[in-house]
Amino acid sequence: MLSDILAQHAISVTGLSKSLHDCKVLDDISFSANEGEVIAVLGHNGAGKSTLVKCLTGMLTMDSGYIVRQNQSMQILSPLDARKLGIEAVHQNFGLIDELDVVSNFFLGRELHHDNLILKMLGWLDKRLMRFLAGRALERLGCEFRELDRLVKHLSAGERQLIAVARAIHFGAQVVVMDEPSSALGMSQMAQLQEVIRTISAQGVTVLLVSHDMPFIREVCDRAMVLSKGRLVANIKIACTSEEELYSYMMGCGHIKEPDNSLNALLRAS
Ligand SMILES: Nc1ncnc2c1ncn2[C@@H]1O[C@H](COP(=O)(O)OP(=O)(O)OP(=O)(O)O)[C@@H](O)[C@H]1O
Repeated sequence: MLSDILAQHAISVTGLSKSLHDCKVLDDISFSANEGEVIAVLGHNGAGKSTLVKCLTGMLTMDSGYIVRQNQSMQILSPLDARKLGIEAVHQNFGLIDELDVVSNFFLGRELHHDNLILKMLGWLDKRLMRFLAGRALERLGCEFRELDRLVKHLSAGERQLIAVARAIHFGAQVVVMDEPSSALGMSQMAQLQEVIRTISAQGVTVLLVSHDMPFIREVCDRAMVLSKGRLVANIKIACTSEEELYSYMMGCGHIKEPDNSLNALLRAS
């Protein structure tokens, strides 16, 4: 049954299309991802990668298609919908506020108030608990982060990214969508990011990773999905392909590879 197959995956996307100003930017995109799978989303400039990310994370409303997660089939109409489904984005700017410290950024918009009724009514935050939880979440990514009181404007790009990822995981993300995560990082920070991605993947979190960085992709990703002119032209295991082949898909050449044959066949038949 189609519904059974879709429900086996951490996330399935079927028939996602999106037009912007009468231009079809995403055309009937269908794919699925397993728990803990790390998937690269590749494509030349204008292929539709950012639009896909925005549709999956509720920043744009898809015109048609639906998402299946946790046996729920729905359209994502807002970032809140995405969040409820356990889908969180880590954007290039990491969604942090420079003038706030690490803990405040970690709980931005989701601050914890004191249990004590009077303190709660006075609007007091439980800063000790927030600090403990933020520190623990960062530790669980394998990062000892001693400077939780520092303003994030004083932190490196790598440290800022860690905060964004730890925050997403702490608040229940099971699918993390990362937009060009390696673009602003030096070599050592890149190695740390690879470790973090491996750590969350081992915890069962699915990672969708938009990137142009082929060595990085080959290092951390299990699979690559290639978009060309808004269509998904390849969906292939990294171990079964080469950089040349991936580039040829990006150029719009080559055959479509479909590891999810059963899913795609059923989708076509349904
Ligand atoms: N607001 C918009 N209105 C009209 N067209 C848009 C809009 N945003 C993007 N597009 C078009 O949609 C297509 C896909 O854009 P998108 O940003 O998703 O591609 P991309 O693969 O992320 O490219 P890049 O790697 O350059 O970020 C492009 O042709 C772009 O010009």
